[in-house]
Amino acid sequence: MNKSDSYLLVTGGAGFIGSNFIKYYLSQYPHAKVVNVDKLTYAGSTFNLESVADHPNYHFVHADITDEKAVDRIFNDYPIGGVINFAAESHVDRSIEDASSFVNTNVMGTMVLLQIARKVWTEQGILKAARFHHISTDEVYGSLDNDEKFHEQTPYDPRNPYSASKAGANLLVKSFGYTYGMNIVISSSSNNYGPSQHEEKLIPTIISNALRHNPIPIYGDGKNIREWLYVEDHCRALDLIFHQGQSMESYNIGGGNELKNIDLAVKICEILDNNYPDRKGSLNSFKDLITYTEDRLGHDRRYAVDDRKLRGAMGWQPVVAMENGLEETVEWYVNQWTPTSR
Ligand SMILES: Cc1cn([C@H]2C[C@H](O)[C@@H](COP(=O)(O)OP(=O)(O)O[C@H]3O[C@H](CO)[C@@H](O)[C@H](O)[C@H]3O)O2)c(=O)[nH]c1=O
Repeated sequence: MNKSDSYLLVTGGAGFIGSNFIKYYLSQYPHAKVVNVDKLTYAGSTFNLESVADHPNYHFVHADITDEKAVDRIFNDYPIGGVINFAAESHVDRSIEDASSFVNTNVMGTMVLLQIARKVWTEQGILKAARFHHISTDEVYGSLDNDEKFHEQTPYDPRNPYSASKAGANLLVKSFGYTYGMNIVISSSSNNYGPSQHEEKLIPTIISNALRHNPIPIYGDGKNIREWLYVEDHCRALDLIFHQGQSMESYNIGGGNELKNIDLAVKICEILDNNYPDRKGSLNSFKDLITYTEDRLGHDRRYAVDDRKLRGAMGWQPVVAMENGLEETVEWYVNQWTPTSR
């Protein structure tokens, strides 16, 4: 297969990170060909991809990655030369309510992709050349209660059903590298943020609740720490890892912005207070809406990644300062987000 004729199969491309990646990728490589397979769950929307919908090299397939026939058909219909597997159930709170869809999509779906990619790429004689890039999370490493960071050798210690399903998928992906010599790579990023993220995640929850003048729920004591990464910085890292990452290696990706949840909520409220005073109505400050609520079960205390491997090998570093990224994100929700738009 001529490389320029081949398609990149992006799974879960209608989700937050996947859709940002497709837009980034097509802007960087205007001649690249992309097939996006997405189940369009509550968390995905083709609305996220309006700007590329008519791109001649972009194709959308509405299907579930756990559906073997559908995945097989995609590999038959398109000359797939690489896979980036974003498709996942991703919200920790939902996984605590019910783990089944997490195991199904994140583990079984990954298995279906691996098996079909292996079969087709073996038949085509490109098994070692075709890349399978699996998108993972820093949550697989567990929770930090000191000031250290997770590095790529940190043993997996997932603490909730979501992260357990992601750790399981990572192990399965690696096993296909060891067993069949597949050209796999895994990336594990810290918390992403940016325009068009689903309302269920912390930053959109803060902004959307503030704009509706609803209480802003902060779990527990609000001192849990997350490391924030602007989604476009993540996409640039993924592009590098997909093209330059060593087979069988894992790469951490962090934004370097560690914040306690409560401090993040205050920061966002201050942006709203300063930039959108007309949205305050009778409120003194959006901060008045911050409300401590019952803690998440098994709430991981802190995530932070050591990503020197990626920075050293590929010269990546985040370019969007958190202040700017947050302002842009808030602006997007103020101007473009409507509760019915997804
Ligand atoms: C939704 C919500 C969350 N929280 C807290 C829980 C966490 O400490 C923090 C961030 O919560 P979430 O936005 O749900 O994200 P978190 O659990 O860290 O997981 C995210 O980040 C992970 C990467 O670290 C991804 O793998 C997950 O898919 C993604 O959902 O904010 C609140 O205090 N109030 C809330 O309403």
